[in-house]
Amino acid sequence: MRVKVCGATQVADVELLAAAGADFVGLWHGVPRGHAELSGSALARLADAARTTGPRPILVTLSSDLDTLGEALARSGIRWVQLHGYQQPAMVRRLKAAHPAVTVVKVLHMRGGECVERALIPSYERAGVDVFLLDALAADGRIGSTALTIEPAAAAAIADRVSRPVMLAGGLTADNSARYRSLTGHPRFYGIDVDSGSRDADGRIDARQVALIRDKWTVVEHA
Ligand SMILES: O=C(O)c1ccccc1N[C@@H]1O[C@H](COP(=O)(O)O)[C@@H](O)[C@H]1O
Repeated sequence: MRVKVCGATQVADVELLAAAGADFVGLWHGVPRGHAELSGSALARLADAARTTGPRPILVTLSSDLDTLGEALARSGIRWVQLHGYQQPAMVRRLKAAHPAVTVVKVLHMRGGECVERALIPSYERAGVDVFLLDALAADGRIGSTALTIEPAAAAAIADRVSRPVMLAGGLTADNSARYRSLTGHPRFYGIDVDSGSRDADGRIDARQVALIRDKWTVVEHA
């Protein structure tokens, strides 16, 4: 079970995540108007802090632009990219061709128990996606931090269908781990991705919440 916490904006967030036992830290670049969007220099600084303290940095982006991503990867030294949004399989293929050492996490959006990109899954796999991440899509099409959760059976159906490891996102907290007991036991289940649920009332990443999430989800995985 891996725990990724998304949206760090300061070196102190990264240090806190390292101490709380997070495996990955999501760093936003190419998320226009995003609450955790980082400039190229901030991205490089936080990626450096992550490498020094422990959690693996993941570049989280809505972008499909290979020049933007290539520059960010070169400057930050990041080796994992989370394509959050509607990047096409052809874009994944070009990204992998240009950066073969990069691990590509492709988000699949779930709405009403269905995966919006279901028909594209084989093409994504052929294009070189390494890990799929399931996230909830709002009825009005909003993506990311929608406060919605994914139906466990729907997530398990996608895990059955793909041949890559699967991560779960979408409104995850320390309190809803038990709901996903069947999914966490799935052979392709890889870990969770949390943003809102890791924050305090002021919207800051909170060490206590992260440690609680880590403990609760690890327990449920082994139940
Ligand atoms: O939150 C956003 O607005 C967002 C925008 C663009 C890409 C990703 C975004 N959020 C990500 O959504 C998942 C789930 O978050 P939550 O735990 O449901 O709040 C996570 O990766 C966020 O960073």
